[in-house]
Amino acid sequence: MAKDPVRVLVTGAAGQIGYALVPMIARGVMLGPDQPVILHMLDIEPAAEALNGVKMELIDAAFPLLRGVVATTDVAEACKGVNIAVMVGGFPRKEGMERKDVMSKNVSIYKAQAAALEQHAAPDCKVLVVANPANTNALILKEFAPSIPDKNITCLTRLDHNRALGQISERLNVHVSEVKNVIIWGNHSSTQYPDVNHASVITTNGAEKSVKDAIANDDWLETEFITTVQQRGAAIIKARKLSSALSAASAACDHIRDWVLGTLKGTWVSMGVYSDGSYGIQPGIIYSFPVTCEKGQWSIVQGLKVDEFSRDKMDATAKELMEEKSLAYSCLN
Ligand SMILES: NC(=O)C1=CN([C@@H]2O[C@H](COP(=O)(O)OP(=O)(O)OC[C@H]3O[C@@H](n4cnc5c(N)ncnc54)[C@H](O)[C@@H]3O)[C@@H](O)[C@H]2O)C=CC1
Ligand SMILES: O=C([O-])CC(=O)C(=O)O
Repeated sequence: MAKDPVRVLVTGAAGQIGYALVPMIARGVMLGPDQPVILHMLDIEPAAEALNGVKMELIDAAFPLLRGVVATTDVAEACKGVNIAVMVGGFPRKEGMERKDVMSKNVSIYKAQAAALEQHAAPDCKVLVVANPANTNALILKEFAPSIPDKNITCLTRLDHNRALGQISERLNVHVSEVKNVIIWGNHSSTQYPDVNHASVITTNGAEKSVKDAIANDDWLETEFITTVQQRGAAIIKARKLSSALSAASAACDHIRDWVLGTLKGTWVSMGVYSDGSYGIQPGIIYSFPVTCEKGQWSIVQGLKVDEFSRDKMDATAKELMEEKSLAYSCLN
């Protein structure tokens, strides 16, 4: 029997990531090749014409899984009945703006959109925040959408996770699918901690090895590898003069697909989720942890050994998130 369509909201849909993301969703990359979708696309008034252009292209692409398109600048209409919300829209930092000014704009956007989701989305709606500052935008959304379960509000660190897999695969000259179980801890910012202490790789002779042993260069792993992953977004912006839209869109699909359909056995992924105190990370922030997913629920991987080097880095990125949280709250007053 054909499945009922799932309603997927993409905010900021006329932007760079939105333009890469909506065709992926309509092709089944996010929810599977047998799952029909209805796309809800939201953007702001100045982008209304461009948004309509994206709608025209979606119609012209004649996607078999696409059962409807709502393109609107009305947040209530956009949120009506959505089962999945991918929040890409936000206010970018502009020349001469202070951190606090950018935070203040995004806090008010996420407060308003939280209220609209709370009122109009499906009660079990799963939310993924992509727009920066992603972890803190997600926290504000959680605060102002109290009837959406905490576990349904997440932010994107899968792009950083995939970047870490990519760097290891390039270094070892193996296919990226042979590398697994890297971890991104913390904030989607330059304080994030890409950790390979528990990662493994299938080497060219078919044997599974720890990434640390296969690389055999702790100095590289503790310096260049970490900074390359932390700075990759900035490097892409420098090269393209635009953000990493293709890889961010692909990572957003990976995040939702694994959350809804489950992670592969023996494999974990990184997701920004509301901290429950695991690994000594204080509750009250959205922090990236290693998670496995089953039946539409994520759980934090427990019991991984944390050495002193990792502890310092995990705490530093948590501290930054606490500071972002206070800044965000000060913008609410
Ligand atoms: N978490 C992650 O891994 C990544 C996050 N990002 C972030 O994703 C966001 C989007 O990036 P791009 O698509 O490149 O930016 P963009 O500027 O091309 O698109 C953003 C879109 O959001 C719209 N928008 C602004 N305010 C809105 C509102 N209140 N409601 C709905 N739409 C609104 C804009 O009109 C624009 O169309 C940025 O915040 C960027 O920093 C980018 C790459 C990776
Ligand atoms: O700062 C940005 O917009 C880009 C970004 O988050 C990333 O590529 O990781």
